[in-house]
Amino acid sequence: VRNSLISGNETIKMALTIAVGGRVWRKFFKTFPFRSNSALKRFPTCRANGRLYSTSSDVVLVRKDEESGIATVRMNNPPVNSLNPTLMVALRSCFEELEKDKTCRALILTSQKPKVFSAGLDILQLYQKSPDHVAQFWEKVQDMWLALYGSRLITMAAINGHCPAAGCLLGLACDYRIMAEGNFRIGLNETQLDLVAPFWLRQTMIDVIGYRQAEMALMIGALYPSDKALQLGLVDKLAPIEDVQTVAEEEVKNWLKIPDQARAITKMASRKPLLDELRRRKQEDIQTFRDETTRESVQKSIQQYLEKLKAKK
Ligand SMILES: CCCCCCCC/C=C\C/C=C/C(=O)SCCNC(=O)CCNC(=O)[C@H](O)C(C)(C)COP(=O)(O)OP(=O)(O)OC[C@H]1O[C@@H](n2cnc3c(N)ncnc32)[C@H](O)[C@@H]1OP(=O)(O)O
Repeated sequence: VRNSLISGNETIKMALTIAVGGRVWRKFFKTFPFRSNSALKRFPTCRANGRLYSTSSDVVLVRKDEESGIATVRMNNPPVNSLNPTLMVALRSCFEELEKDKTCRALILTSQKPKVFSAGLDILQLYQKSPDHVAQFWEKVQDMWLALYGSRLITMAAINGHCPAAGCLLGLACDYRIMAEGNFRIGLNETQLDLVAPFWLRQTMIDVIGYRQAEMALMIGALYPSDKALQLGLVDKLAPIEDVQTVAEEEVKNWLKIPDQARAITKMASRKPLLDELRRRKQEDIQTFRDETTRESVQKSIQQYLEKLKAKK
């Protein structure tokens, strides 16, 4: 499924979409439904209205520049932006609100706390929890990813620090990645926790850095320093940590010169097969995650990993 390009029918739909002029975006969204409106109602909203705006829980801070249409989304879940349910729901809600905002053209995803972009999934949420808890947790990961990976917006990750595992998942879901120079690491280190990255995450890694490098990186759970990540194509540009945001804004401004419609349709043409595949296999993916994560041997590995993290101090 993944390797096939968009189908004939979809190509015709897209061509028609382009041809109908004024109604083009309505048709476009019909062809590529990015989100479910009913789902929107269930989550805290975060309106991006030109001033610093925070969600009800303050774990996501959004500032949108009305003139340029660029929104900066800052993860603010100290100490390490671990992705717990609150942060993931707020991120998803934020991505969906920006998606709906017709004046928004781009989003920059970054961390409020320099030196750590995100430490990935909150490991405590995977340890000694009920199968139902783990299943609900994983659905939040999927929904957050679907909203970001399937976004019509220009999405740019301003990776201002460490970016392991699901931090890297967020980065990979964006269109472009700028990372801080220096001793910061990025990668999908799941195997080190005895976890297996799901098919959709593996596929995005393959799409970004190519099959051989992705296969190797995933098997050994590699975390790369930023210069090596640049060399592999895992990130697109490096900048001194204090300049990551500015460089991201400059890069977005270049991208804004491309007409939104053609750029977004092109993006969806390449991403739709994977988005559709996850939507189709969502329940199966949740069950696999639940069953694997709650397995005794995996629980033991997670416990050891947590002990290692604590012992670091
Ligand atoms: C067959 C199919 C099976 C399907 C299974 C699917 C599996 C899922 C696959 C993929 C999805 C992604 C998974 C993940 O994301 S798992 C999380 C992986 N994350 C990591 O390995 C990173 C761990 N953290 C670090 O390495 C460091 O914290 C750091 C480099 C990010 C930052 O270092 P530093 O600034 O020195 O901070 P500390 O290490 O001191 O941490 C501060 C504090 O925070 C706690 N902590 C760190 N990371 C996490 C985390 N991910 N979750 C929860 N808590 C975390 C740390 O323990 C410290 O706590 P304290 O001692 O109480 O202060």
